Amino acid sequence: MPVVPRLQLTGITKAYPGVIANSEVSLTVLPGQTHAVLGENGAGKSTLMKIIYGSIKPDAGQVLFNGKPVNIRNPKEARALGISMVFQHFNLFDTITVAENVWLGLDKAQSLEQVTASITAKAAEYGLDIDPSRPVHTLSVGEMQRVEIIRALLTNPQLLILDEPTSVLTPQAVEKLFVVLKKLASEGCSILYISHKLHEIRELCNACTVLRGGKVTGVCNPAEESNASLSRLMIGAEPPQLEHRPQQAGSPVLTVKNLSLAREDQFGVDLNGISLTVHAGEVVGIAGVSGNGQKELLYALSGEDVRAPKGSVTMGKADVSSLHPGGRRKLGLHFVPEERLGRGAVPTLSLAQNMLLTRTESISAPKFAGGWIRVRQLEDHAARIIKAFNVKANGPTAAARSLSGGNLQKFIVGREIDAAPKLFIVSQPTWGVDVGAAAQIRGEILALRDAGCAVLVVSEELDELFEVSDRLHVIAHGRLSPSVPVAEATVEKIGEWMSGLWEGSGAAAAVEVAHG
Ligand SMILES: Nc1ncnc2c1ncn2[C@@H]1O[C@H](COP(=O)(O)OP(=O)(O)OP(=O)(O)O)[C@@H](O)[C@H]1O
Repeated sequence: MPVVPRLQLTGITKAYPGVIANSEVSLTVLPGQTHAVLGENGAGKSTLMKIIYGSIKPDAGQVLFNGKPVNIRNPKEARALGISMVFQHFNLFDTITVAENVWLGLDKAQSLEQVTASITAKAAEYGLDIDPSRPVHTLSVGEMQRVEIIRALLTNPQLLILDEPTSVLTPQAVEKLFVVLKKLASEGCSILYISHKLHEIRELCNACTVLRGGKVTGVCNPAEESNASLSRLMIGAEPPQLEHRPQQAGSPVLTVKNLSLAREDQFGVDLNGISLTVHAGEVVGIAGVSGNGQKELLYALSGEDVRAPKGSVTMGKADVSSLHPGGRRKLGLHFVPEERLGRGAVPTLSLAQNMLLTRTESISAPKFAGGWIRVRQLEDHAARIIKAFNVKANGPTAAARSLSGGNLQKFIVGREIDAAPKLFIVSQPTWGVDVGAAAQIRGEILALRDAGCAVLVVSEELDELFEVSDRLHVIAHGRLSPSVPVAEATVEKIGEWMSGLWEGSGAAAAVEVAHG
């Protein structure tokens, strides 16, 4: 007897103004299959997953679940059928415990004690180490994701959807996640897995549907493909190789001297004696697991936090320690924050209006014309960035929130690079962007450096840092390691430093004492 597919989509179509996000999409997922959905930014992956999970209604098409036609009107109905989804951004309340968070999402017929017991049982069954009584703010991102996964598993899903689950995880946490997913699949649960990381897809998935421009362009078994062939299926080409030419660094552009800052946010990290220099024409990378002081350091460097003591942050010869972001921008600093929506862009405003957050060329000089915005010029400027950075958007008047995650990232990075900064500081430059766009952004970072810009890149992706940086630091527990030239750095050494263990670090001393 032929196997009844767990999920079968036929002719799924969803249009937004100016774009068909899904066009006649068909997709079949078998029981126990781990099925990747692959596609460049804006290909329609998230839209399709949200349709399956009932949070978006398709314009046309049919969904069969275990062979029966279903009309999933909302996530509650999806969960009742046995479909669960773990989103890229966690939906947890910081101030309450793990168990209380899970309890909130459940039917209140169960007591908190019963929920706690089921969390402990599920955690033990899948080797997911978690203490239900811990407040969520004390957890690392990897642990928070475990909570989301346990929450999904408690609904006993037959189909689990994961949207870019590894973008915030350390390599060790990714390995742990894969063990759990492989066990789930071996028990018959089907998994839909979205990721831009091709090696993960090849390791984990035994089927793959490729989307391009909202249409299915291929179905394959990723285990039988190479990174290059998957890349060709997805973007029609292989990402270009980067050329990292040796270059003599110039004079210091950013100098941070012994910067210590107490945390402002009770869940934040204290910065402790941070010193670093970025010269003209060099890329300095900062590696580290998020939550180790990156956020606090970037606030102090961008000017969003102006508490830095006098003389601790300088740009060229100017002491900028207490200068606000606008003042630092005038000196040539351009900054791309990690949070795209909210800090990098205002979701409800158009892309053209979002230019004004950091680019003021289209505002007429107040003394001549009262500071009016030249709308046409602003839109033309946004349109140039859209074109230069291959941003998929319905023109400069499209709202920022209508863009797919990766495309908004390309726009924001493009807006800042286009300013030809003297100092460029970027956090997670290729977060959520596809392989082609990631190569493009890294190429632009190197081109900036070759043009004499001083670049500071903060990233959790070691591969990326090794590709673009000239020198590397590691941040751990609010302290910064010494820098090493990339040519002398190894993944093992940097990995070790990521737990705070470098020569001369307080943590190393503490470990030595502990080992007696
Ligand atoms: N609410 C919306 N309004 C208008 N257009 C939208 C909306 N949501 C998505 N789109 C458009 O639909 C297309 C598909 O977007 P989707 O988020 O599904 O892509 P994706 O493949 O998940 O991309 P990424 O890898 O960047 O996350 C994009 O062109 C996007 O701009």
